[in-house]
Amino acid sequence: MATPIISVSNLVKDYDQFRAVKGISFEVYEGEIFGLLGPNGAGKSTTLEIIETLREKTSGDVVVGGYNLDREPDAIKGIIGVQLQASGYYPGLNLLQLVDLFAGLYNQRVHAMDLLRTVNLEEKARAKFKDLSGGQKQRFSVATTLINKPRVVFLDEPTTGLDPQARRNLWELIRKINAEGTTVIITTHYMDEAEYLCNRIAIIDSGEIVALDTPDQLIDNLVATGFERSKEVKKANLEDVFIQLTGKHLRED
Ligand SMILES: Nc1ncnc2c1ncn2[C@@H]1O[C@H](COP(=O)(O)OP(=O)(O)OP(=O)(O)O)[C@@H](O)[C@H]1O
Repeated sequence: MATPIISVSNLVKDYDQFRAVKGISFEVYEGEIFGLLGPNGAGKSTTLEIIETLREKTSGDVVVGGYNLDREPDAIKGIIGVQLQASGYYPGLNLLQLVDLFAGLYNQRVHAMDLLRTVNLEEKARAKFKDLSGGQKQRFSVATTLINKPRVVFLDEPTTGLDPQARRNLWELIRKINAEGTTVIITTHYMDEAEYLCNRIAIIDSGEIVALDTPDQLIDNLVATGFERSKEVKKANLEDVFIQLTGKHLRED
């Protein structure tokens, strides 16, 4: 039996007169990679920010790791890792110094070089954040989510803007973090990414969950309605061609 690490019940968020999240309920199981998908403005970030304790809800219940959001938000903060938007890093510090700074803020003892090795940034340890490539920046921001040894990490569109090599490299990093026991919640606009990474997916549209299941089951449900792709599916796609021609290695390293 899967154990829920996050339970959301009847969550509502109003921005003045506008109801952005309309009473959604879902559970995220311990140890899974859970995808929250939906078009722009569907309410993904609002939902995640509420669970992350960063935004007030209007009503509903949220429990993370057994802690109720209304009563123990600080306990929730202690067991989650949240990817910060890139602009938040002090420009004068190198990566090692940034990790040490965050570790201090979290009151954690962290071996900064080991952490950078985890995300394949050992050779950039003395570089400034602004001098990293897009993929390296994303890997560093994933590393910062791990500093407090969280039980759950939240990744908001972590591969947006990356080239196919860097994207696949980040997928492997996310799988590695998950395989080491961390539950992952991810938002993405890339369906192949969701299909590759996620154990289960919730699709949210206009503030409501319209489907929640494994990627396989969601596809099977659609096929069972008689849906068929108009074009025959080939054994490879254009991304496979790109990777085949340009290699799997990261250009930036
Ligand atoms: N601070 C705010 N004040 C008013 N309305 C807001 C605020 N933040 C978000 N909204 C609105 O709430 C809705 C949901 O926004 P949200 O950012 O949660 O969507 P999203 O699914 O994360 O979208 P995206 O894929 O574009 O990131 C949108 O209509 C948005 O305009």
